[in-house]
Amino acid sequence: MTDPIPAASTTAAPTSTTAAKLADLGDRVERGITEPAEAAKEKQHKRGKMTARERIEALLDPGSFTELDAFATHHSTNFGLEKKRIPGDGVVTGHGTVDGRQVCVYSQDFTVFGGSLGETHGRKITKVMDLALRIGAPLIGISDGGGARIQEGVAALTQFAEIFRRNVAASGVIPQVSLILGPSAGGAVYSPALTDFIVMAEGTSNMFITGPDVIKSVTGEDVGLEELGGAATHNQRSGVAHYQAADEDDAIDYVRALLSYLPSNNLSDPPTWPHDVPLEVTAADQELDALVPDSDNQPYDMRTVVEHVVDDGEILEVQPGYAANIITAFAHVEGRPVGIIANQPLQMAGTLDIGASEKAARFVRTCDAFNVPVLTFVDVPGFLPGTDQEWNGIIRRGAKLIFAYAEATVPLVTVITRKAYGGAYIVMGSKQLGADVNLAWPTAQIAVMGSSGAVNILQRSALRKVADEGGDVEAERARLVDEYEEALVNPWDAAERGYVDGVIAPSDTRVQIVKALRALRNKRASLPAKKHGNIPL
Ligand SMILES: CCCC(=O)SCCNC(=O)CCNC(=O)[C@H](O)C(C)(C)COP(=O)(O)OP(=O)(O)OC[C@H]1O[C@@H](n2cnc3c(N)ncnc32)[C@H](O)[C@@H]1OP(=O)(O)O
Repeated sequence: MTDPIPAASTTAAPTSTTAAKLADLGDRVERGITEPAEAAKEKQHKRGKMTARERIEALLDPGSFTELDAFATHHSTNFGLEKKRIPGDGVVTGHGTVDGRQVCVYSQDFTVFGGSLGETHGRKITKVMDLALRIGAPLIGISDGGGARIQEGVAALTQFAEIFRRNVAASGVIPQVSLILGPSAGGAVYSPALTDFIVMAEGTSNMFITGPDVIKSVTGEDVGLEELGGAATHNQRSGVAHYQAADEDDAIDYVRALLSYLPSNNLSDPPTWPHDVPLEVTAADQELDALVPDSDNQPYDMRTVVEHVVDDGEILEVQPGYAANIITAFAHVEGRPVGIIANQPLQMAGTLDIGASEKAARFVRTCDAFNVPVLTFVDVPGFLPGTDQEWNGIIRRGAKLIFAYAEATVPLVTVITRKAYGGAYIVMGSKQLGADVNLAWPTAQIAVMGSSGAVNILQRSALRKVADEGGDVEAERARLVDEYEEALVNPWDAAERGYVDGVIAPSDTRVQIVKALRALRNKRASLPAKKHGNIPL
């Protein structure tokens, strides 16, 4: 642990001359910025963890960090704390830049009281949060601590409430990113949970409300820390986190990449890069014409479609390890950030389930809050059937995706590549939910349901009659399927009624999306005045 401040040196100035005061300042600055003691630092490194300051250095542009409150210490006298007053009180806070853009940051120091949060530690965090909100800069919080500082009791707890309240006030105003690079225990987890993105590193981060020991004593379950709340658990199972980094460097790189797609605040636009794109169909575009298999039941990789449409085929996936039946990602089109929502036929045939609905709904909300247009790619056979889904609330939780699309005011462009059946068609960015430009490939199947299901319901008695008369039921079923497909399982009925704006060759998709986004660049839309909607939480 860093050396404590001798009690006397924190109060009276030691001398009255200017030179001595300057020397005293130098001394205090050195104490304020002192790295943890070598042993504590080594302990962090041995665990695969950087120190609080090393993380800030890795995150921010070199030399851009300005520290705040380096001299702040706690004022508690409980349990001998008065003998342990460490400059900074276990959290480094301040501002700097990422890719030249202003951000605010705090980074908990596990080597000081286990990074636990007392009154002063909490006040430092809320102060930098207030600054971020005032100047409209993203806030990056780096967690590595044991939660509320036990010795400080209610004074510590109240600081969490102050932080949560600010997380909520800042939500949708400035991007908030949480880097969990150590423990995040107890109610403390709710600060990251209230932010836009949570990034965790394998093997070193964990998040849990109650730890393994409490769980064992209350429920009798035996569970290790990693299984309970490690990076894999929250990225693949719970959906709490948005990226599972291999290590801290990877986690920090991801955060820098994320910020490059986001504006500094809700009143500004995301950063753009000069990027010329051809406005005629290229050889690469033509590859899409052969992507969709002839058989309906054969999957293809929707990522291929997305990569053919966006600049340099580059995407930054959000929650790639969770609900893989839907892809959520950032990318650029013509150098401008877009958010991608895409059903993935390779996973569960691209059906919508609870996980996919909530993942996509959250992402649409994030894009809409931060002025990022949404591109939706649809190949969805419907909602996943089953009691598990019904009893766990697919009705309420699927409704979140409808709510998110219907409330979004950013440009919305939707491309239907193949199946768009039933309620799932409506949910996935349909025109009547508010999308601006809706396109379909000739392979699109926009219908209430697929042909075999429809024939089974509509023609049940006709098929029974054929069977009763000793006819060829399967031949008749095939004929009825063809008839249904010809009439209703295609994009043409929707195109004739204007429910899609155009039917295009797959190879024309990129060019059409570029043109649509250009046309929508100055879109202005607003919602009726209200206190707030009531999204089905
Ligand atoms: C609304 C918010 C409400 C809450 O935050 S309730 C949650 C309260 N916190 C907790 O239950 C977590 C308590 N801590 C732990 O479980 C573990 O210390 C933790 C975080 C998993 C880390 O374990 P280890 O890596 O083994 O490290 P360790 O236990 O040796 O701790 C290192 C030093 O940090 C100290 N520490 C950890 N959590 C603390 C806390 N909450 N308050 C005050 N001090 C705390 C711990 O005493 C130890 O100090 P020292 O190095 O022995 O002097």
